[in-house]
Amino acid sequence: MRDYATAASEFDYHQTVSAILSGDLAAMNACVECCDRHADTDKVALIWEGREGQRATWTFSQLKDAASRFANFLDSHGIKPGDTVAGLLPRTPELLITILGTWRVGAIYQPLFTAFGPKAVEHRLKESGAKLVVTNTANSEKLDGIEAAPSRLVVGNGADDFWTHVNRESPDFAPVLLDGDAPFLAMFTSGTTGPAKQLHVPLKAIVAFVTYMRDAVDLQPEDNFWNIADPGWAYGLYYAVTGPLAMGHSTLFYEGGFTVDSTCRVISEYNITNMAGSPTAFRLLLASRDEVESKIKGRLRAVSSAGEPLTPEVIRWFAAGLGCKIHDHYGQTELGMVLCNHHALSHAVNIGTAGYAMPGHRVVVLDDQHRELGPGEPGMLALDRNQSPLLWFNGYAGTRTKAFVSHYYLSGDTVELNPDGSISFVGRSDDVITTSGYRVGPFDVESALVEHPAVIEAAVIGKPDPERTELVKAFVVLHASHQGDKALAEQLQLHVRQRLSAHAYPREIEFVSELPKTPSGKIQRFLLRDQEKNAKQASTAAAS
Ligand SMILES: CC(C)(COP(=O)(O)OP(=O)(O)OC[C@H]1O[C@@H](n2cnc3c(N)ncnc32)[C@H](O)[C@@H]1OP(=O)(O)O)[C@@H](O)C(=O)NCCC(=O)NCCSC(=O)CC(=O)O
Repeated sequence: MRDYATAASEFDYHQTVSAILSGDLAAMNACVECCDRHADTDKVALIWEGREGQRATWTFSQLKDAASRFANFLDSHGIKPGDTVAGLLPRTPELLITILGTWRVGAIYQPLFTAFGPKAVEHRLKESGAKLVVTNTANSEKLDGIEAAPSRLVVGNGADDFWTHVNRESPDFAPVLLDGDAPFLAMFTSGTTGPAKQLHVPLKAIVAFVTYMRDAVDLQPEDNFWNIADPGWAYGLYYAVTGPLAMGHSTLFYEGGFTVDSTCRVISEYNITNMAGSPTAFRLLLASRDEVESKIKGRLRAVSSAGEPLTPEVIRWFAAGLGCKIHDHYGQTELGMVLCNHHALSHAVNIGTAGYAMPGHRVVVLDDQHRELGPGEPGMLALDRNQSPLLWFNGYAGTRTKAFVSHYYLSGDTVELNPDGSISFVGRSDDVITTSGYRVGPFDVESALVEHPAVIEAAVIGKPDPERTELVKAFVVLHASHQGDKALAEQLQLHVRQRLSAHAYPREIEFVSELPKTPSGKIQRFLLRDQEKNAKQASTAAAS
């Protein structure tokens, strides 16, 4: 095992790699990194299990062939380097071929989560200016009402199917080489005062993704790896697709939804030894501990967790009940992972913390005046841009949202440095909600609610929850003509699920006569959060 202190001090090495990838010397293509480099043998790249139990494996070489055909399709339809192609697809081989083929022509891939409704899809497509969306028959109608929608290619669309078009094309397409600062992913992340914001990920970020897979996930050639996160988001796209494939390792797409039973079955049937996912999933496994222990004890070697803080109870159960280490990691769409309890670097693991700065990054804690804080004082997690050669984030596209102050990137997360150098997560310093590992913007949910004819206005907060970290809770003011009852609450939930997204709907709705506001009319969400905390404390006190 490599020594953490040595790895973390390799500043010159990381700087050199980063400089080479950004300079004139660079000639990168993400499809080459994630496919061509590993295509000279029969190595498996993708193991797929479909929603109906269908199974298939794809080698790197087969993927290269299909991605090249798709690249020719894109080229013949006028997609040029720097254009954006979106994927609104579940975890299927067609999704991976879309991603790789888009990269091959030097274009930018934009993920669209399949739980999104038309509102979330429309906003993201307008912002990105995507020229083409690849989707399937189940999701295609989400594009129907979009004004000036991009053209679409649909999987399962009879004579006009994805494969009909792709199979017609030649399997030869020379990858377009770009420098390391050229974007290859268009990501969106939720904000607090406005709709989701776009950011571009440059090709050189692949180096940081691979460093994470090697040092923190400890992905070994003999591992069978499964990251359960959906590639519609950063965790899945960076670390279930790009990271493992760039290492020449296979990845597993399990298309079905999450259940304890299916998770145990997949781990057993595919001999999974190295796994990744969000704490909510691991807490759901813990809730069925007897069943899970009887099915998978001793099978896993290393497990990584990110998206929300991992509770110590889960860490202890993994060690005692499953005979396996689970380590907490912290990242953002803007950063990738930057704090890790590394599986492959030797340092003491401080249980309950997000871990130590990933090599190539200098992570600091800042006070309100942007001065660096020492241990024991909560402040804002920030990245020192001058001393983080693997940091690739360069700001949001097309918004005036400020991410940088001086040479720091400000994360919006409140953390605390511990005396041993590890960092503990304390909470968000804004109104962004963390639920089931997803970052949900209150503004997006509020905007969807007020589109319902019964609603005058709404305020949305995260309510602390032992299983999902926070639940999305909405406080809703109704027009006088409507009655705030259970039936209307269910109607509003359905409305948000269908318009915005199935994962971001308010699981709790409270009807109120007014919302707390500043004199200038801004909703004071923190007062609603305090109210929820006080109510919880009062009920705990009454119960004891
Ligand atoms: C922990 C879970 C397995 C729990 O799954 P559950 O299905 O119980 O609950 P959920 O809240 O996710 O789902 C709510 C509803 O959305 C539906 N749903 C979920 N995923 C879906 C998908 N891919 N396509 C279509 N529908 C989907 C579910 O069926 C459910 O519907 P119904 O209610 O009908 O059952 C999952 O939430 C999960 O994988 N979370 C991890 C998220 C993650 O990867 N985070 C890191 C990246 S976030 C990130 O990178 C963003 C950022 O930081 O900016």
